[in-house]
Amino acid sequence: MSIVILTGAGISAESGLGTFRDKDGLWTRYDLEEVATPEGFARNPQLVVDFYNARRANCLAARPNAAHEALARLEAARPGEVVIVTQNVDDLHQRAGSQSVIQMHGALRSALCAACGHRWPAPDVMSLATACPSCGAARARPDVVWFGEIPYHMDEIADRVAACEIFVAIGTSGQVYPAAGLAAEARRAGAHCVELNLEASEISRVFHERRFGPASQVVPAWVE
Ligand SMILES: CC(C)NC(=O)[C@H](Cc1c[nH]c2ccccc12)NC(=O)[C@H](CCCC/N=C(/NCCC(=O)O)S[C@H]1O[C@H](COP(=O)(O)OP(=O)(O)OC[C@H]2O[C@@H](n3cnc4c(N)ncnc43)[C@H](O)[C@@H]2O)[C@@H](O)[C@H]1O)NC(=O)OCc1ccccc1
Repeated sequence: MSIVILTGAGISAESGLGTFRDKDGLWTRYDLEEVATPEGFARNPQLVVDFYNARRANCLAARPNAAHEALARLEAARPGEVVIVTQNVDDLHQRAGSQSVIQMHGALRSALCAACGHRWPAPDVMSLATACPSCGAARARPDVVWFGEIPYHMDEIADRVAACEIFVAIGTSGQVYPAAGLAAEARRAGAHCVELNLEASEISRVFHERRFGPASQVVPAWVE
């Protein structure tokens, strides 16, 4: 039985990490074009570095919740059958004990050299002077996928989605592509599709089954 679990910001909401589009979401406080696009970084790199330093500090202070822990238990109970494909740049899945995690939009705790492409563990506080340990260039950027950039690991994700028997989406509004298109791809491939979310999302019609409520409650209940 192969299970693909797509997660979004909603699974980390109860760990204190704000979502993007909810009433007090990040995109109500920051301009997405300024802080999450390559153009924004070119225009004002300090603003972007500060934005991700603040999110990294929140992430470091946060702890996995019952939803993250339930998914780690599911993977342990079904070795090799479960993969988490997350849009989240936090590391709460890994800290909960999940091994098979694909971060399709990157990771807050990783730095990327815009000059040579080298990746290394991000310092807790990145600065524009942070030098690449490989080429020495001071062209470090957060290792996250910005709007207009191609998400990471798309080939592996497409293979896993095409082969899965169960596809579950947790805590995502289904508004950002290509992530939001994965459920329909899984359904086309014959998977049983389940949505676990606080409320209906943009892609709810795609699912065979929907359970609404806080992730910390509906995810453990679905796993048990
Ligand atoms: C805004 C949107 C319309 N724009 C896009 O989708 C764009 C453009 C686009 C491409 N294709 C399209 C097709 C149609 C329209 C537009 C496009 N996409 C791109 O630019 C992508 C790149 C997108 C990635 C951008 N980077 C992020 N993050 C990293 C940085 C960072 O984090 O700062 S996106 C970022 O926002 C997205 C937020 O969505 P969610 O996680 O769902 O969060 P949201 O707040 O929206 O919703 C939270 C949900 O949780 C629920 N909830 C809340 N609390 C709880 C709770 N307690 N329990 C349970 N659920 C809860 C809520 O009810 C809600 O439903 C996540 O993906 C997150 O990673 N790149 C690309 O397309 O490249 C080309 C390409 C692609 C493929 C192959 C070849 C070429």
